[in-house]
Amino acid sequence: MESTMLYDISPPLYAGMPVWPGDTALQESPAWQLDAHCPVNVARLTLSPHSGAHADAPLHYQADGLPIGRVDLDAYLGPCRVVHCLDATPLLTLPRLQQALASQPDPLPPRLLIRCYRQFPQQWDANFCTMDPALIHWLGQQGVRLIGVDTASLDGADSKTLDAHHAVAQHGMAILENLWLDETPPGDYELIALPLKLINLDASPVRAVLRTTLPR
Ligand SMILES: Nc1ccccc1C(=O)C[C@H](N)C(=O)O
Ligand SMILES: [Zn+2]
Ligand SMILES: [Zn+2]
Repeated sequence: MESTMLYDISPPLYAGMPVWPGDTALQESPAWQLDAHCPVNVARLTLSPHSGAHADAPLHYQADGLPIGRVDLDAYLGPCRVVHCLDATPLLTLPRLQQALASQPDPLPPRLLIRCYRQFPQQWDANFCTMDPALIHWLGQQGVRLIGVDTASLDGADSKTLDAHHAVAQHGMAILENLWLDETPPGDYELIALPLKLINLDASPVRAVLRTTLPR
């Protein structure tokens, strides 16, 4: 009988949490309040779809791209590898990623999560590590179908060309951003990180978790 261990790789969502400059700050307010006349508490939530751990839709970086509610779900569920590439800011290059992967067995699973932060930031960090498009192209050629990062974006905060996102689009890969990987060792897991069926939007929050099977 095998037991499984669950890693929650989703940062907390709360009013006042850091968000991308100029984007919608997360707001919580009571829509209904439990009292003598109302049997329940029901909140009202306003947030950017890029809040916390989230999946980008192709629509986010392609005018004719699919919205998140219409993408195939199989990229967001299944065998996955976590790799640590710490202190690589401002750019994670392909040789640095390959060096980090060298200690892990072939073949590369179809999903790769990259940890860049030693500690996930508690405030907005404009200088997060970005992904070299050459790395995205190599992963696409290896058959990787999803790339996840613990940073706010694959491209820099001031990028106007979104070269890493467009490299992802060329390979039809899926994207997860703002993952919380501080306590996740490098290795192979099962990823579960399904986007909501937001039929028209450019991204969706996900509750991202990793599951590993431990021999009893
Ligand atoms: N909230 C935003 C508002 C405007 C521009 C970018 C963002 C982002 O969050 C970056 C996004 N996560 C990305 O996919 O690169
Ligand atoms: Zn995003
Ligand atoms: Zn993105």
